[in-house]
Amino acid sequence: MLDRSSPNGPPLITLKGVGVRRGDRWLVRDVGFSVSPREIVTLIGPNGSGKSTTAKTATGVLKPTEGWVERRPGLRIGYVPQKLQVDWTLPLTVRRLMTLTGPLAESDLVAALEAAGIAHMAGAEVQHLSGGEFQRALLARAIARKPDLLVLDEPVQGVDFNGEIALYELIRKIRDETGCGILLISHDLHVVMAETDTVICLNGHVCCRGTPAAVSKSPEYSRLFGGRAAGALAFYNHQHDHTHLPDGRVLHADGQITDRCYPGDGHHPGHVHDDDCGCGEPRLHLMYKGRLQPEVPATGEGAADA
Ligand SMILES: Nc1ncnc2c1ncn2[C@@H]1O[C@H](COP(=O)(O)OP(=O)(O)OP(=O)(O)O)[C@@H](O)[C@H]1O
Repeated sequence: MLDRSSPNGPPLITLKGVGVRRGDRWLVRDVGFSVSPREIVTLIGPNGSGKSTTAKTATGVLKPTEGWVERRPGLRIGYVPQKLQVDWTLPLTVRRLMTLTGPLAESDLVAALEAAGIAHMAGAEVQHLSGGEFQRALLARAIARKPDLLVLDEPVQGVDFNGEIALYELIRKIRDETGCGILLISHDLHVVMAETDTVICLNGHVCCRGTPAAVSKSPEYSRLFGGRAAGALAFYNHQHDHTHLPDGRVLHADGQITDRCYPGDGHHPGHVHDDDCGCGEPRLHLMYKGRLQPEVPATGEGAADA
C-alpha cells in the first residue's frame, strides 16, 4: 500500500520498512510512508520518537539498517535541519548564508529571498535576525535550488505563535506555487493539523497515519498527545478566517490588522463557543456556560491565539 497512486503523480520518495539501529537499540523500526508532489506530510511524535532520524534517512543523510528508501531519479531535495552548525563569532550575511554550500545565480537568490518575504534583508547579519527571520532565511536557502522535495525539521523553532502560523502559511504557499512535496517535522499540533495533507504519528514506529481528521480521532494519537490532542483540529476549523502577515501581525477577514488574534477579539463572528469548539479560551467557555461574568476581560493575557 506504500506505492499508493496520487493525483499528482508517483511519489517523490518512499520509505519501506525502514529501521535505524545504533548499538543494541533501534531508534526507529518498520517506518514506511511516501511523499508525492504537492503533498505535505508531517511527522509528529514526542521527543526522541525518531522524527529527525526518519527525516535524515529520507534525505539520505543516514543509511537505514534495514528496509529501503526509494527516491525518484534526479530528485532535488532542499533540507532545513533541526540544528545548523554556524560559527556565530564570524560575520555572516543572509546573502552569504544562501551560497555557503555552493554558488547560486543572482536571480535565483533574489527570487528565493522574495518568496520567503526577506528580500530586504539580503545584506543583514544572520546573528541579528529574529527567530522568524532566521527560519525564513533557512527556508529561502532550501528553496533557492528549486527542490522537488522540501524537508523541514522543526521549521518554527524560536518563533512566536503568530510567526509560526505565518511560517506554515508560507510553507503551504511555496508548495502551491512550486508544486514541490514537503516532509515536515513538527510539535505544533494545532498548526500541523491545519496545514497538512497526511500526518504520520511516530513513536519509534508508525503509530497511526492518515488525514489530520482521521489521525486526530485515533486512540494512538490521543494516547501519545493526551489533552493537547483534544480540539487540535477544531481549533483551526473554526479560526482559519484570517491571514498572518510576514511581520507577525494579523489581517482579519473584516480588513482590520491587529498584533494578536484570538477567538474573542471581535474579528471572528463565525466562532461559536461550545464544549467542542477547541479554541483554547477557557474563560470564554465559562462565560458561554454562564459560570463567569463578562466583566472578566475576554481579551486579556493568556487568551488563546487563533
Ligand atoms: N547517533 C545516535 N546514536 C544513538 N542514539 C541516537 C543517535 N541519534 C539519535 N539517537 C536517539 O534516537 C532517538 C530518536 O532521536 P530523534 O532525534 O530521531 O528523535 P526526535 O523525535 O526527532 O526527537 P526531538 O523531538 O526531541 O527532536 C533518541 O532517543 C535519540 O537520543
